[in-house]
Amino acid sequence: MTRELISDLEPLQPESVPADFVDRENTKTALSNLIGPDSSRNIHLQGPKGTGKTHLTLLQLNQLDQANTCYIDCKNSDTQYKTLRQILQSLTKEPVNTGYHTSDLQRKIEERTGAVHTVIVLDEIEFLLENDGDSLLYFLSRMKNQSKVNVITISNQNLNLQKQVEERTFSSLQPYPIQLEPYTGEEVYDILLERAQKSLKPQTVQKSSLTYIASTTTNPRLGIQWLKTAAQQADKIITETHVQQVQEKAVNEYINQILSSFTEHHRLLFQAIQELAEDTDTKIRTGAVYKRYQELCQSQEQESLSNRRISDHLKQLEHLNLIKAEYHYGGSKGKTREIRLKQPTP
Ligand SMILES: Nc1ncnc2c1ncn2[C@@H]1O[C@H](COP(=O)(O)OP(=O)(O)OP(=O)(O)O)[C@@H](O)[C@H]1O
Repeated sequence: MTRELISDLEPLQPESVPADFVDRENTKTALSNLIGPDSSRNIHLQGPKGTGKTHLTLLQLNQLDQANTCYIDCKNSDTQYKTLRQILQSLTKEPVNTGYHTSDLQRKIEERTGAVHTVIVLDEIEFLLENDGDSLLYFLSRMKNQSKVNVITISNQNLNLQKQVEERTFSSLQPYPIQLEPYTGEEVYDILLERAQKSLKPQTVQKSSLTYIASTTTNPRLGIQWLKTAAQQADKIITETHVQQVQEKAVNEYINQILSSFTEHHRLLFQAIQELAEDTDTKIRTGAVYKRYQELCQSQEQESLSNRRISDHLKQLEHLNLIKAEYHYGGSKGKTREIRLKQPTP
């Protein structure tokens, strides 16, 4: 692996929030009007993967002077209790031990949100809503100092928040909806060009290579990863052929990065689905997935998880947009699920 082409790796890292966003002016304006001490609006931000939901929100938080900000990634904080602890930790900037009762955490958060405006972001809210996220949202939307709080929920395209939470929660949360559309090829190109200019040495990337990436994926997160993989592999200049040659590697690295905050069992389960998908064009039955997953566990001398846990893991892979599941109700086996691998492109 060479990094001779890269002058600054940072703009190619997935967590790097750009100072300047390409386009998205309307969203930026909406967020800056709705978030901050002059507003108590809650917001629900929704859109396909990579449309800038997280980074646009973080950019807005960075611009707030006098506010407490709590950013929670619900992939890791997927219960009310874990999230309340995270929120309190952000507010106090001190570790919060696990000895507290839920109501203690709620009371302490209410006390802390009285003096200074507070913005609470719940990213990838679908993970929390698999558990007791509804109770958390209900609490946050009814806090004593609600007029000094913005709650921002972020979800992928497939979630219907209104249907996922109880009526009373939705009506007290009343989130202002912001929908982000997928980027066009030109927009992805502009985003990639900006990253290339900031991270690569001059004259090390051909325009046609960026065009190829931008015409293959509408997801800049994958596009940026692809550019990084190509830059790490190329010797002198990144050409279109080069980009084509590293496509599979870049997609794998993108998937590994998505799965990096999950367990070995998520990875084995996903591997099982990938292997089964190689053998068939049709949908895969859950029974076959369990079987292949158990074989993989055995080959790695790992104890496999129960079907119940694996079912939860499958739901999480679905939320990550790595697989698509179709549910069938009724029949002799009750509810059954059929799975397809989702292509990360476009
Ligand atoms: N308009 C833009 N200008 C510059 N960079 C962008 C823009 N939109 C997205 N990006 C970059 O694309 C990547 C994906 O953005 P982000 O994580 O904010 O998307 P997301 O919608 O939250 O995706 P996910 O659902 O996968 O979490 C990040 O590296 C981000 O900096």
